[in-house]
Amino acid sequence: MAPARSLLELASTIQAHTVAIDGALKSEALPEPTFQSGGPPVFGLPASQERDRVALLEALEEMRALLMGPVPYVVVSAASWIPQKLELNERISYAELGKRCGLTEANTQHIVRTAISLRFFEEPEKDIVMHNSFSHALATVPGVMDWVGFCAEDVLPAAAKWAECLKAYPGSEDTTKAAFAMANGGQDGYFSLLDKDAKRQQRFANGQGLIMAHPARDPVHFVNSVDWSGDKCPQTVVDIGGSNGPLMVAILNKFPGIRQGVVQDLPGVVSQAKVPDGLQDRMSFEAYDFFTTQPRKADVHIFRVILHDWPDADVIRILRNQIPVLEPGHRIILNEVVVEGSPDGRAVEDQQKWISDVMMHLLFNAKERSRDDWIALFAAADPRFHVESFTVVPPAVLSTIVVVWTGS
Ligand SMILES: C[S@@+](CC[C@H](N)C(=O)[O-])C[C@H]1O[C@@H](n2cnc3c(N)ncnc32)[C@H](O)[C@@H]1O
Repeated sequence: MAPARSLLELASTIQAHTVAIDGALKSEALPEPTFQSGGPPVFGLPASQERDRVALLEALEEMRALLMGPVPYVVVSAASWIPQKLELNERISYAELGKRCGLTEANTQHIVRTAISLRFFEEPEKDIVMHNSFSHALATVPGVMDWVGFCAEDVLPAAAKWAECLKAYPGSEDTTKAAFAMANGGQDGYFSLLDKDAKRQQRFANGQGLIMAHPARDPVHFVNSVDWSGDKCPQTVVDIGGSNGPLMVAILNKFPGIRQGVVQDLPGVVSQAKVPDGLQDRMSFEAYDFFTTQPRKADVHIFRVILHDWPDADVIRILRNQIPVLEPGHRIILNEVVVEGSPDGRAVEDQQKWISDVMMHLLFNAKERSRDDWIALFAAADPRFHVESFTVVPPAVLSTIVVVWTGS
C-alpha cells in the first residue's frame, strides 16, 4: 500500500493536474465540464490527458476519503425510467413527473431528491424538477441506460445473493452455482440465460459497448500494443466473442494488410451486428460457440475480456477447442486485466480492477487473474502454448497477452 499523502501534498498534486487539464481544454477550445442543464454530458477530454485525469481523480478520492472518514456510501439505483420522462429544459412538478412514471408524487420526490444529492437532476424552484447535464446524459447517451439496467437488474440481485451463495457452494467454479444463477432460478449461467432473452442480451452488448469505449479500454490501446508492422502483419484475424465488432473495426482500419477479419459471437449477438461502410469486403460476423471446436483457421485468434468471465476449467475447455485449427507460429492474443498482489493504493485503477474481480465472481464464479495465473492456465490447457509477452501501457487497463502455438 502506497503511503498516504498529506493534505497539502494532495492539494498541490490536485493543483498541478488541474492546471494541465485546464491548459488542454483551452488549447483545444473545448468546453469545461458542468452540471448546468444543456452542458456537455460527457467530459470530452483529449486522450492525451487521460493520465492527468486519472491522477487527479486518485488524488481527489484520497483527499475525500481522508476528510470523510469511514462513512458508508449508499448507492441508490433511482428508478431508472425517470430520466427519459423529462425533456431537456422542461420544468415540471413532482406530481406531473410522478404521473408520467406511474409513481406517487411523494415517491417521485424521495427518489429524485436522493438523485439530486448524488448530482443528478436539479430543483430550480421549490417542488419543480428539471434535468441537469448528468440526468440528461442518462436519458440520451447511447448505452448509458443499458449499463444502468445491467447493473440494477443483473448485478444487484446477484450481489444480494453473494453471501448466501459463498456459504452454499464454497469454492465453486461452476457458473450455474454463481450468485447470478442463484438469483435467477439456479438453472443457467449468465450467458446461457442471456442467449434465451434477446432484449437482455442486446442490453448487455450495448452497455458493454459503452464501457469498452472508455479511454482506458479503447480498442486503440490494443492496436497500439501489437507489433504487426511490415511482414509481421497477420493476413487473417478472428475476434472470438467480439460482440458487435468495435475491436475488429479498429484493427482493420489500422492494419490495411489484414485480408480478412472475422468476428465470432453467439447467434443472437451476430444477427444484430452490422459491418460498417468501407469494410464490407474485409470484415464479417459469424455465429460460433466457443464451447465447440473452432472451425476457422487464422493467423491470430483474439479473446478480449472474454476469459475473465469463465472459471479455470471452462477456460481450459475454450482454449483446447481452438487447438484443431492452430498451426506452428499461430497466435492467441488476450486483452485482459492482470491483477498483481494486494491493491497498491492507486485507488481509481485498483478499485476498477477489484470491483471487476467481484463482478466476475458473482456473475460467473470467475475472477480476474495474475500473470502467473494466466501462464499456469495456458500450461494446463496444453504445454505447447508458449506465453510470449504481457504488454500494458498506461492509461490502458487491459494487458495484451501474446501466446504462440508451438505444436505441430
Ligand atoms: C464481456 S463481453 C466482451 C465483448 C468484446 N470482446 C469486447 O471486447 O467488448 C463477452 C462476450 O462473450 C460472448 N459470449 C458469451 N458466451 C459465448 C460463447 N459460448 N461463445 C461465443 N461467445 C460468447 C458474449 O455474447 C459477449 O459478447
